[in-house]
Amino acid sequence: MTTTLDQIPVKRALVSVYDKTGLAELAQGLSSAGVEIVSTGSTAAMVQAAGVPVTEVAQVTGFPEVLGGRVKTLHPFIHSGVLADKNQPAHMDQLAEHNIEAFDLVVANLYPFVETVASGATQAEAIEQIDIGGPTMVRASAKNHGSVAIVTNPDAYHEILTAVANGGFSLGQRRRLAVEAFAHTASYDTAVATWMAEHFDDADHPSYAGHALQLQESLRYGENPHQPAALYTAGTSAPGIAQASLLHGKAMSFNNYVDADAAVRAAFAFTEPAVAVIKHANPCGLAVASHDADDAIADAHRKAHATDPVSAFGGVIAANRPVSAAMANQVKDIFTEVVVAPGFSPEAREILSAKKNIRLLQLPDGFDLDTTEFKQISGGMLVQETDIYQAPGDNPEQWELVAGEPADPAVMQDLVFAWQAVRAPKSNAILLAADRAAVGIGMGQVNRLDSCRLAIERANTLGTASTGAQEVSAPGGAENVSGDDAPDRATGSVAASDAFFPFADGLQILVDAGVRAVVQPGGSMRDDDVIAAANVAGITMYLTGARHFYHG
Ligand SMILES: NC(=O)c1ncn([C@@H]2O[C@H](COP(=O)(O)O)[C@@H](O)[C@H]2O)c1NC=O
Repeated sequence: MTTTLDQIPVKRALVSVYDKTGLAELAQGLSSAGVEIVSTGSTAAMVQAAGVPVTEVAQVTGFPEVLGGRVKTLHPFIHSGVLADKNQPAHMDQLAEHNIEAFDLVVANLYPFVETVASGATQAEAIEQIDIGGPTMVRASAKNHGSVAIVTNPDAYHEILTAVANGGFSLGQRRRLAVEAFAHTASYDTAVATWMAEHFDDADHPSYAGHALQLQESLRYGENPHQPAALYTAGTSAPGIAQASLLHGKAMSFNNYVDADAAVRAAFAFTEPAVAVIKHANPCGLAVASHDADDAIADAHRKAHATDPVSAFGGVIAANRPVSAAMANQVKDIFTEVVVAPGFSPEAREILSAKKNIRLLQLPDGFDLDTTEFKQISGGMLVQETDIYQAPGDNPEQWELVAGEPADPAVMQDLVFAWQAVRAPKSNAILLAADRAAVGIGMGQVNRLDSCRLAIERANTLGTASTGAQEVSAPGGAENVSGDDAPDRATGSVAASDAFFPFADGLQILVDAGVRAVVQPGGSMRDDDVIAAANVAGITMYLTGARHFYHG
């Protein structure tokens, strides 16, 4: 029976790395500990340049690197030394018979395939960056972790030198490194397979779409306290919320991540300075800054907060511009779970960091919304292009005026805002807007009639026209204003509907509440009824021809 050695002293190392960060220091450390280093072409050259003795792979194999580097370490003299089980006398006898020496350590990292593709390289260049010998070494040594330690991450070089100084890697360390190594090659192959399927498959959709999930952090719990949960990063098209830095506050929770994601989805749909306030993945505040605002992001936040100040309590706020001191001063007295933004001015950070319970999340450099969305269903995964980019019906110049007078520029701006904003709430969604801010949102209803009612109710019973942050610093701090004192924000507002009105009844609710203009996709069997109702009411109605359902 094979037993496993616990600690294996490191006497001989195979080092073949594309990323040469920390290589010279590693080589010096290994060499001073008496470890023989065997390396491929430019790795060996760099080790030598650092004044460290090195044996070239070609000296071991007696065969030069050929085919422009496609064959370097792919040789039995190398791979027998990597794969020999030191607990099996037969293996060691065979090495001796063929005059092959075993390795105790392999240090390898791979050609930058993902980075090459991302740089816009040609297919031929990308293919040349598919590492073959590297993954073979990594997989072989990870399989043979009973006898060999495999290190793929330059950040772990200090761990190598510590282990070498302490008599070698323990079995526990070698097992952990083997998991990392197979994860490294698995995500590498996933990237290659996904890229090849995208480029070589003839079908409408690639036959394979891989996701390599890497544990980022364990979360306290999931959506509810009895649900264990963790955050994994995935190889998505751009860095996102999962890569954001927590500048202040307690660890992000599962629901914080979900809401922060919905918040940036809503705020970053706009090119102008915009702020979204999210509760339970739905917006309760959404606005872009006024054109003449002194502090654009503070203005956008003031307007977004005014959408529904009661619901903003305990919300997640996303800004698509760095948070200014003025915005921070508005936010500081509102109980807020998370503020997520591309940055915080030093003053804004100081103001908000004085609040113990707020989390400040800074988006990573290069942040962008993903271009592809995955939605898990039982037994499978739905994949679609994300609904963030301009769809044909998003261009107002192509909208069809089907009722009333053409909108004047101010009303048209509100319609354009409302049409962009209505994709943030879950469908069925009706969004009322004024001055490029949402003033009433009906979302997530199972019929459009109720969404219309909800949007009107929110516009006319919640919040006030002017909402200083102090008014809403605690539950009950903002009142549900109704009756004679109720604001009438529906009158004169515009409405967007994320999908067509199946009947005229929903539209009639908006008309009766004083909505002056509506934008909607059209396409209902009863469009004529809906358009007739708009004409009777004398309101403006545009059809976009495009729908923006969002099921979340
Ligand atoms: N073909 C081979 O035999 C082979 N052996 C090692 N490599 C890779 O060559 C790189 C190191 O090469 P160099 O030391 O010449 O920079 C490493 O990323 C390693 O993964 C190889 N290259 C690619 O397939």
